[in-house]
Amino acid sequence: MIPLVHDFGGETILVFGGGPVGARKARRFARETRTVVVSPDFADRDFGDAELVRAAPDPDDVTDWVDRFEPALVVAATSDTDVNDAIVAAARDAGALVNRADRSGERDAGSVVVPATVDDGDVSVAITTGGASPALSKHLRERIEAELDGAGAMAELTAEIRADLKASDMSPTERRDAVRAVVRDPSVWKALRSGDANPRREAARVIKDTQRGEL
Ligand SMILES: C[C@@]1(CC(=O)O)C2=NC(=C\c3[nH]c(c(CCC(=O)O)c3CC(=O)O)Cc3[nH]c(c(CC(=O)O)c3CCC(=O)O)/C=C3\N/C(=C\2)[C@@H](CCC(=O)O)[C@]3(C)CC(=O)O)/[C@H]1CCC(=O)O
Ligand SMILES: NC(=O)c1ccc[n+]([C@@H]2O[C@H](COP(=O)([O-])OP(=O)(O)OC[C@H]3O[C@@H](n4cnc5c(N)ncnc54)[C@H](O)[C@@H]3O)[C@@H](O)[C@H]2O)c1
Repeated sequence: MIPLVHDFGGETILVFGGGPVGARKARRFARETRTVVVSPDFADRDFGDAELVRAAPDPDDVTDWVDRFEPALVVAATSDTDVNDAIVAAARDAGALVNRADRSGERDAGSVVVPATVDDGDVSVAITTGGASPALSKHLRERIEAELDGAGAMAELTAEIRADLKASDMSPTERRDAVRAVVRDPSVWKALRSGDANPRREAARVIKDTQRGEL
């Protein structure tokens, strides 16, 4: 399995199954793109901004639903194995990616796993066990969550710094050293996390130190 980051902006994701698993995936996906959930029931769960369509397609009907929404990704999260089988076949025929929630192995090309993710701004960490132990993915995600606090702000700050330094007469080697020093500096992290100090000023101090050869 090769982890890749996929931009689904402007695409449709079609989820079959309105149980806790379909709801969890729909909530996550609907934050970024149009997400449609097809299920005979939705209980009282939170589906975020997903569109809910009440229906219980038979295996033979699944292709029509896939053709109707032309999704880039189809999620098979129903409690019916035959329906999930048909969803995988229909997604493959339509050239869409497919995520099967009721299987850990037996994957073909085009079949994707949904990892546990932690997001902080533009920074994401995704954890997969290759399907072996979803509970372990969840546990590791919970441990990493605190670690990522401030990472989104650090990415934003260092993106600005990189752009400024690129426009200056600094050499690429000096620039690399300067940006590396900023992302490693505890006082910059502290300023970003606590708001007590100005992170940009802390970063400028760190960069000056690298230029004096102090790091
Ligand atoms: C990470 C996460 C993302 C998400 O779904 O959002 C996710 N499962 C999560 C939780 C979780 N899932 C299960 C438990 C109960 C404990 C346990 O069994 O471990 C818990 C933990 C809990 O609920 O506490 C049961 C389970 N899961 C799968 C099966 C089928 C099977 O194994 O055959 C069964 C058995 C069903 C049964 O027995 O009937 C299958 C898959 N689940 C995956 C992802 C993919 C592999 C990810 C990887 O590579 O690690 C894969 C292959 C397919 C897919 O869905 O993409 C999310 C954590 C989100 C978070 O909190 O961060
Ligand atoms: N990936 C994971 O993390 C994970 C975790 C637990 C369970 N599972 C597996 O994923 C599947 C879904 O889990 P769950 O806990 O949400 O199950 P669930 O039984 O609570 O929900 C299944 C949903 O599918 C709907 N459904 C049934 N037939 C349908 C059809 N023809 N078309 C559309 N929807 C239909 C049901 O009405 C229900 O809303 C199960 O098969 C389970 O084995 C996966």
